[in-house]
Amino acid sequence: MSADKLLEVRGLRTHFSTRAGAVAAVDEVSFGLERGKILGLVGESGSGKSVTGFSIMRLIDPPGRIVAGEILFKGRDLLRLREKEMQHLRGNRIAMIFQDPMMTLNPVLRVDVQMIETVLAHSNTSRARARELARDTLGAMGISSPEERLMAYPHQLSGGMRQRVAIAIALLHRPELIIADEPTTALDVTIQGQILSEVQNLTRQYGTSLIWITHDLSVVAGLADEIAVMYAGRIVEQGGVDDVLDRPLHPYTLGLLNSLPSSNRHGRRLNQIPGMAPNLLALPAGCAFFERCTRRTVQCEQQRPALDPHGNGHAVRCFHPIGQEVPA
Ligand SMILES: Nc1ncnc2c1ncn2[C@@H]1O[C@H](COP(=O)(O)OP(=O)(O)OP(=O)(O)O)[C@@H](O)[C@H]1O
Repeated sequence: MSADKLLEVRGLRTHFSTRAGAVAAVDEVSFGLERGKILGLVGESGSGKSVTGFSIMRLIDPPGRIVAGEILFKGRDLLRLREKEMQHLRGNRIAMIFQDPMMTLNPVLRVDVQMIETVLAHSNTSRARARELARDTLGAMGISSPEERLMAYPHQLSGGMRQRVAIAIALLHRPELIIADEPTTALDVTIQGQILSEVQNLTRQYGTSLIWITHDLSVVAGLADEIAVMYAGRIVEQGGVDDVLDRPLHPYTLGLLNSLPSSNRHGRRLNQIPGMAPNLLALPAGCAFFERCTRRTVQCEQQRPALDPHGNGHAVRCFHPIGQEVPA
């Protein structure tokens, strides 16, 4: 593992047992993340993004189970830690933010109480200093009149404000890794843009690594350094943001790019990828994207493609990547 890698996920497999059989929600997922870098984890609903995030946090409850892989955080495999050690890491070094800020916020406590208690739980500082830190972090998250917000209860804040506070709480103890599971999806586009740029500034400033989970490629376009595209539990393409967005190799990634809202059509979705993601209980023998792919061949129907390197850290799970001729 290279010295600047904060996180290295190798061969992660997380399954859910259901009455109908075992669902491979995450299958053979591998990626690395350097210190201070932002990874955008992208894919349609049900592709395994959240389960990947929760697996890293080791927050998979039965009927789910991590069945294979390594999650190296600063070289230590999180899957081998005792639950107590993991709890310590979760409280101090790794944080998660959710689509619903109320997963983080306590509805019956004022914002200042929640923030001060968070600081005091993680450092030996005074209450006055903790309050100062809380106010400064709210300010850095673009919250005007932070003093007033500190005195509010969560229900007195707007949705965007609640999410800013929840993110500020995650940043308070300066974790080394934040996993953000669609925290801006429910917000309107303007607020989403503001929050993205504040989070980007703060993580750069603090040197925090960030995994940003989203179904929306346009969100990660301006935010991430690296992108991993998931489909049916697997990474189908990964690489630097410019490589993946400017030179997509997987037909699915190209489909996602083509379905982004066009600015001159007032946000109407164009060229949606036809068809639906496959049932994880009945995956085809070959490529999981086979049914929906315009470049499919008999090989794709019969064999599962591996994630092949294409130089510069760009990799694709496809027999006939974009740019190469499809055999007749
Ligand atoms: N508790 C569960 N029981 C059974 N299957 C589950 C459970 N949780 C997740 N799964 C399976 O894992 C798959 C991936 O779920 P996941 O939440 O990671 O998708 P996602 O890409 O984050 O989608 P979304 O954007 O909708 O959250 C689901 O399609 C489902 O089949």
